Amino acid sequence: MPLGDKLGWEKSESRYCGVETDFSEDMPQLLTFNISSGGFDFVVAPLMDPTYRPSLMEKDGGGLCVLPFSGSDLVLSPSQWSSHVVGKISSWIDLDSADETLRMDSETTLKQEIAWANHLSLQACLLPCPKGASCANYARCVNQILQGLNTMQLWLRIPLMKTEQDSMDVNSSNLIDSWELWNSFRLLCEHHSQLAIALDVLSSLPSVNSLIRWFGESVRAAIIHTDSFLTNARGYPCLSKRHQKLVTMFFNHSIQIVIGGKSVHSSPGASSNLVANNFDNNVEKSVQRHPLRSYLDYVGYLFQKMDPLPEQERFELGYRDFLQSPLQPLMDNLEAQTYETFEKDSVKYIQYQRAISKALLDRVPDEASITTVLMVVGAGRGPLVRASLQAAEETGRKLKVYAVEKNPNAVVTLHSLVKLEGWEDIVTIISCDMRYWDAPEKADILVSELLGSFGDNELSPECLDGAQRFLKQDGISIPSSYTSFIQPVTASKLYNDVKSHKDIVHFETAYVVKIHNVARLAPSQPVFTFTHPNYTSTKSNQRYKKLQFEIANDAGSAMVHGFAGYFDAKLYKDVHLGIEPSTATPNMFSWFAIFFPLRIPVCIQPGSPLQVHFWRCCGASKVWYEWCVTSPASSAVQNSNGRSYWVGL
Ligand SMILES: C[S@@+](CC[C@H](N)C(=O)[O-])C[C@H]1O[C@@H](n2cnc3c(N)ncnc32)[C@H](O)[C@@H]1O
Repeated sequence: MPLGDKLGWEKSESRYCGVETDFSEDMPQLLTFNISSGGFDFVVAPLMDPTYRPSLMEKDGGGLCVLPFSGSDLVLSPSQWSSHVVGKISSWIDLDSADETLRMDSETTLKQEIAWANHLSLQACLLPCPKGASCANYARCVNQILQGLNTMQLWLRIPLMKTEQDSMDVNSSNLIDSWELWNSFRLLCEHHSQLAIALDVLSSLPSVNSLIRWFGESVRAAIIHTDSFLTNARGYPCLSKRHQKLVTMFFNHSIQIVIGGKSVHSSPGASSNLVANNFDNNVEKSVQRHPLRSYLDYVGYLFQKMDPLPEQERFELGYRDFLQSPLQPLMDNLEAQTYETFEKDSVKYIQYQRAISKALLDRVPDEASITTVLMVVGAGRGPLVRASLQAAEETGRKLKVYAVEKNPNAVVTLHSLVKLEGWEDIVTIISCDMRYWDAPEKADILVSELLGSFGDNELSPECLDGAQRFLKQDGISIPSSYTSFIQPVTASKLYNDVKSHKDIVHFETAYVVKIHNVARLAPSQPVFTFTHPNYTSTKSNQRYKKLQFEIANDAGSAMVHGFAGYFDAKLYKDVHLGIEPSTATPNMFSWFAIFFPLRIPVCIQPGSPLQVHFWRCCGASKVWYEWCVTSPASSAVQNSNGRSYWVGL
């Protein structure tokens, strides 16, 4: 029974809540008790008797006897196994124990249990937390298992714990950060995409900066122990404000909640296991109330308390963390569908209209009867032409418009728009590449929107350099400048998706992506700025920038899988638009972020800056970016000579 119906959450995994159970020989009864009657959606249940030790089994002829599995696979239907059971691997296993018998027993048991879970087509198994800081043998065995696994995931149990260094304790070796344990395990397993995390949420939580790291990692479940709940005035379990916020973040990142432990609240519902219930014909029957029901109800209450997803976010759900190749509007011709999506973004055109209005007011005094020549370069199907004419009407200024567009298909639509709107006397359509157009007169205002997610990545600088020839010496370019930004991110999902192609080309490509399950590790910093018009003598669109990022002192170490990129454009004076998170234009959806992956993820620590280099390189027929890291260690320079990813001129 999912936690509730909520607009936009129909497909989210976080609607489901599980319960951690003890071993039961009677699986069907376990499911009835916890799911049909208890209200949970799935159980995290041991698959094998916890007393089982391979070394204690009698051998028959050198082989092992029949294993003490919980009945046969036939006790549940295949769909019950796969939708309602997460296998809990025996928690006694210790593959790095100094005791050889225990170590060997552990390895055998781990392999047997996972083979059984695989046979049952379970979606996931919960692996016990490594017993000590050294987990090489455990990771080696898990890595071996991962090589032959079908689609099942392995959730490594990790306590959500990071002790803070206080002024009294300068001995840093006493500090514990469970992220380090996870990091060492996943590095040993080569960042395998089926290795995920189940976080054990404890009663005290580490700093916010250290918590956010987990949202870029592959966390699939959060196990909240009953001990972590507080008691409200009526005796029911509840969570601290910080825990509530964290649970909401889990919901937002499709992380499923699992309740673990015994009931420690003697609230009215939880204390009496038998609750009278009225059934048909008023026959009173007693049914057993699940002892953890009040915890489930509380999680359901937190889920219900969240706001429904706004329409725009619901629309963008399918794009979350989905890598797309950036558009090449100069080299390719955009399709009608793409224009259609642009044109729906009214916020973008409102900003342009505001900028054009301000420019018209500055350029033409109230009393003057001057006709301003405005050129929309890259007019597409005409929305900026419309915004310009509306700005003229709003400000009472006279306008003559040229709409320049190189896509012949968009020009067809432009012609019909002009006819339909009766703009023939004001608007002239030019079917031409702006870089080569021989304009009959010069423009007062040049309006363009040739911006990519990284600002200059759709070659706005090169196009506007070409168009500048027909802008008056004192003419205005809208936008007047734009700047790209980057920030280091943990993004294991994006990294794994790039890695799945098993080639270098995909690691040397930038992707447009609605980033969601990422941890932004430091504030973004500006990379390249372009200003228009550009009358400098050394006109070059090549750029190089070295940047240094520091992560917060209390964050702990973190993994950088790559860089999220954004832009901000100054349209005119104080009118801007952009997607840089701290200044992003609200409710604008034309641009997602861009992602530059790192071939080899880099682990960074507080106090030791991450040094990054970005180049914008220009050739005769293409423009491309190269990027690398030089601290804490040097990476290869990615995309050398634009061998994998470039934008055609
Ligand atoms: C991002 S779209 C914007 C279209 C339109 N202004 C809008 O807001 O919907 C960029 C447009 O510029 C056009 N374009 C790109 N480079 C151009 C060039 N060098 N000359 C003329 N048009 C160009 C593309 O074909 C495309 O229609």
